[in-house]
Amino acid sequence: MSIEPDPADRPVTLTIAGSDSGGGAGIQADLKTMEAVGAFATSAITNVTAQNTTGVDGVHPVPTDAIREQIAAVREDFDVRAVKTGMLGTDAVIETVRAAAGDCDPLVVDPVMIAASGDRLLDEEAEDAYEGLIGAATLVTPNCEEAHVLTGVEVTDDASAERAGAALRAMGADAALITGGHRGGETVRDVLVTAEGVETIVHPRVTTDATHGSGCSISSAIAARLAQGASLDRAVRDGVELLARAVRYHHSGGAGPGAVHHLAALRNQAERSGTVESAAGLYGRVADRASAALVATPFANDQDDIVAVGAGGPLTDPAAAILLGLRDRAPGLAAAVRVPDASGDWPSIDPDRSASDRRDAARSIVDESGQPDVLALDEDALVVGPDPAAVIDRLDAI
Ligand SMILES: Cc1ncc(CO)c(N)n1
Repeated sequence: MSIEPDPADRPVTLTIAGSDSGGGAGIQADLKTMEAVGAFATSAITNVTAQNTTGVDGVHPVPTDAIREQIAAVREDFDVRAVKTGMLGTDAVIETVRAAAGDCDPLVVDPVMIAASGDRLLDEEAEDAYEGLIGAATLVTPNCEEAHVLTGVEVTDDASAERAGAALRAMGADAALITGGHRGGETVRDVLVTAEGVETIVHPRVTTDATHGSGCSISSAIAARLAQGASLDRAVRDGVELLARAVRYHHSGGAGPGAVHHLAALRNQAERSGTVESAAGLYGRVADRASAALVATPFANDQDDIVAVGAGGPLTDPAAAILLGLRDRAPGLAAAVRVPDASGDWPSIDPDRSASDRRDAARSIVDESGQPDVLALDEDALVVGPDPAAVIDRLDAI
């Protein structure tokens, strides 16, 4: 009897990039991200770096023959559905990759120049060599500094990002995504410039320096989605969403800035059914007193990640926003129940208050009360603990 293959269709992707011994960026980030999105990821290693969270101690280019051989071995055998390039390092490597993979379509070019630690990953003389590879790209994904080096346009706002994107298109790239993580501001603004026009994707900024591997991950996620047949616009939006969660749940293991969590979205999906069970179990314990139980998935990032079981009703969305805010500051606070106040009335809610405002207010509560295991917002609150760990009552209190 034959065994049928995995029913999930896993298109093959290829990353051509450098190895990061620290595991957060480079080939390691690319393989993890592509697989997390659902691709079968292959690789061609261009450079071996000795690197950790504090910096890059050594860079060892792989001989160009060996790079060519790796790319040929993968392309000869597999139906490669998308390719991405990361750290190339020297003009000889850039030219080798252009010759060996410039005809690949789609081709996502992440023009890696500097590590999050500030160390250079591209020879200064090689900056001009990028033009040929960019000319072959479906999408080029520079951050602001890389866009500046490649185009001469200093990227400080949406308009200058758009100009830099247009300049990259003039070099022959079909599209450019100027990532906005390095620009200041309350929100991150990624600017996508295509033949159809300009689109700005805005998302809340996570205040952290643990962004090692962010450029590698977003370009790999986009390549994997393109390999699955997503449109460029869809692939970019999905990449941005994956990265937002990966930054939110970064890993801080070393002495320097931590790395993004490449698998956060996948882990979150995997734990969703367990979260539904937890919410149902919690509701079963409190149904006589509460109208709903809410539980956040372990890698929750927005309201879709809050599972609500029970009668629902108008207070459920505010409670979900509050629960997200609690978790932003105290990861153990993952569950909430909705109960009426002491006189049996449901708290009033301000319909004009936005979800982000409620989330901010909930963060402040934890900031002011330390890192509680159980949070009762006032005396009337129903306290259930230690698991579930959060109790929300009197939504009008916050
Ligand atoms: C190998 C490698 N590629 C890319 C980056 C960009 O962060 C890095 N630090 N290391």
